[in-house]
Amino acid sequence: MVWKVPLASATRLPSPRAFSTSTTLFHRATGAQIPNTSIRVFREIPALRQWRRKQRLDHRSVGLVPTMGALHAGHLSLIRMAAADNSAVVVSIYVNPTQFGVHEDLDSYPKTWDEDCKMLRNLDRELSEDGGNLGKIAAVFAPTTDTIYPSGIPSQEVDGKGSFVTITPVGELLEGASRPIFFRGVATVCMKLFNIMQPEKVYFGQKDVQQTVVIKRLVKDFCMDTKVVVGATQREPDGLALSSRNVYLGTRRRKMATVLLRTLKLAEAAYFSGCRSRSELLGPAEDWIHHLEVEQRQNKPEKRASFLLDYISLADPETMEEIDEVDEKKGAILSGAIKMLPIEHPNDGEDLGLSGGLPVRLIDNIILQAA
Ligand SMILES: Nc1ncnc2c1ncn2[C@@H]1O[C@H](COP(=O)(O)OP(=O)(O)OP(=O)(O)O)[C@@H](O)[C@H]1O
Ligand SMILES: CC(C)(CO)[C@@H](O)C(=O)[O-]
Ligand code: BAL
Repeated sequence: MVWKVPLASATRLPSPRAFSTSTTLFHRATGAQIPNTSIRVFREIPALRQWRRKQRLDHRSVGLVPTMGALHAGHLSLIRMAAADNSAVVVSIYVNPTQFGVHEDLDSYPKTWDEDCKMLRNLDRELSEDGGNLGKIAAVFAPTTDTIYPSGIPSQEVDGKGSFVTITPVGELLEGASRPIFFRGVATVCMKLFNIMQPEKVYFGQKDVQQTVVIKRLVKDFCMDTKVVVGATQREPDGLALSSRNVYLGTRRRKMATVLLRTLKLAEAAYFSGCRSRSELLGPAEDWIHHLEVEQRQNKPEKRASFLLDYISLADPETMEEIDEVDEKKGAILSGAIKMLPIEHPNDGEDLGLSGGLPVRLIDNIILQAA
């Protein structure tokens, strides 16, 4: 994609100054919290562990929702699920440098701390008023990079050294093939977050389906005492999956961005009509998206929103390995990724998206349910 970032700039979290701004107050006795809420803000492990111990002593369950901030309704739906199930919800906000390749968008990744605090405050009010919940938002964990990587940030190079968790082969496929250090970074930071928080349950979104498979494998293979819960993908009215990176799109590419879901839906429709083989399911869908890809390329520069198809996959739901035939007892995962290319010929005053229209990688998926 874009993106060459010096490691020194990799701390993506609210600076200590943020703790004296209007959205986070620091109280000597109780630590920081989001104003007009009881939501604590932890930046360091000892205070968080102390708080966690108290929850255990009080027999209060903890649900963790890991995020990279720039919150949207997809994140909020996971927090709602966590509040329904747990006495206390912790939302982590940390833009984890080790899951970004050296040319990826770490530096420009949207950071909206003040807005995130407002969203959490409003959601917490809603949760308090809704009697159906077991708990509400108890804390935000917004660590510094020194806290998460006490021996320094490990390398972002594929063959770099460091204390890593790797989950292979699933972490090497699909998203892992296009972003070779991505799942190593995700598994490593999630292992740390789970160790720090020791949550009874952790919540992840279906939008990042391969990530959910990697996390389930992490928990299983490292005998971690937590349950992985997956929440449905939240979408815009036209079907585009909500994603923090959608702010990069701008108006013209935003209209084209639904092409991926429309392609997956063609394959899903074939499944509903009785097709089970890879060629029947993916063939027409791939032809359609390739046709659109070429059509955009041939369109006038002032009109086109070009994209490149990375992959369309039909995979086993437990391993993410490609399959030739859907086993109805297991179901399958249809997934895909496209790269929206920069607008080559912006029109006067055109909204190009955050950071002037960087290339944007979009992913999406549909589960073909087991019969
Ligand atoms: N549309 C969505 N619906 C449900 N969950 C989502 C959605 N988007 C993200 N999530 C989940 O929220 C959690 C945190 O994701 P993250 O902070 O990376 O947001 P994101 O929108 O996925 O960002 P990005 O644009 O970087 O992919 C992940 O478990 C992710 O799957
Ligand atoms: C799980 C996660 C918070 C790890 O950094 C991130 O990959 C995300 O937001 O999906
Ligand atoms: N939502 C997954 C995090 C990432 O793409 O970096």
